[in-house]
Amino acid sequence: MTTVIDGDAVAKDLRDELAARVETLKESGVQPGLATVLMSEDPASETYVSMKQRDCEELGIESIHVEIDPEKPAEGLYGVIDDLNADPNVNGILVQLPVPDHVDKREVLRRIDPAKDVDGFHPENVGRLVAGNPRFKPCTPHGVEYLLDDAGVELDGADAVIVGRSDIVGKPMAHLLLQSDATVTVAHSHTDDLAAKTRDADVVVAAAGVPELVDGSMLTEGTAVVDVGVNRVDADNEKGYELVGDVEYESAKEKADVITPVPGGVGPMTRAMLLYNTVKAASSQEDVPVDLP
Ligand SMILES: Nc1nc2c(c(=O)[nH]1)N[C@@H](CN(C=O)c1ccc(C(=O)N[C@@H](CCC(=O)O)C(=O)O)cc1)CN2
Repeated sequence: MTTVIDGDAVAKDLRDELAARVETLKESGVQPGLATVLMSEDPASETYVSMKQRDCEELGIESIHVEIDPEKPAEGLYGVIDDLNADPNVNGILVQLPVPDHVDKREVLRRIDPAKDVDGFHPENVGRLVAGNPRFKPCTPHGVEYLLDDAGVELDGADAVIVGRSDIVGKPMAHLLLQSDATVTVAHSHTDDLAAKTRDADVVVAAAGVPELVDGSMLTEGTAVVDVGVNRVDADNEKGYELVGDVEYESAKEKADVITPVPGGVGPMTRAMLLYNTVKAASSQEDVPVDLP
């Protein structure tokens, strides 16, 4: 019997736990604040940012939102980051990715104060993660780790294959799985015979951004399958699109022991982990300890 992980439910339970920590902070006079910065007209990015703002409101976290015209020079974004770094009401800063091509993404990530870098993408925070001493775990890999743990998936000694080597998911995911004593393979677009690798895996994390790249024929019975992809594909419905993962769900479910759906799998956990990191940032900046789950 395949277990379908309910990411919405796990994320809700985590948000409830975080709400109690926000209360603790407020009782100590600390109002946590998260700044989201959007320099894009990409509809998916707009959706994610507004969901993040709504999540903050529900938890009692102050949400500060800045929108920058994507046609404007990069300096405008750099200036906004400098201002948010200096703002004592802002504990966490998130610049929604991707940024326009004329903006130097590395400069954006480097410019955010590492203590407010709730995405965990600043080079200092990347270094800390790789060294096994993370300040902020990047939200999506952290969400995947949490879901696997919640579902009781044993990582110690497991063969894990990550499909995709992005800075946001694939690379940090590899380090988190290594730190859980899994044997990790990171496959990517140049990998020869991907199916041979995924068929040998106990855990597959699909994060390539390619709709339905991994199907049931590429899996062995009993695999834990985590689908990080959230691809919008054209559909004849009101929205004009539907969300499809990087895993071909129906055939993969036939083989998987546990599997995450899209939507309602990893996506809600990505957002919950942003709240987690924001609570952690506020707690450490204001020196009010809270016990995080
Ligand atoms: N600064 C960042 N930018 C981006 C990140 C990130 O972690 N930090 N990750 C991705 C996308 N992402 C976060 O912004 C994200 C993806 C998916 C979801 C989500 O809730 N998905 C829902 C469906 C939502 C919908 O209806 O479209 C689900 O899967 O159930 C949230 C955040 C890129 N950029």
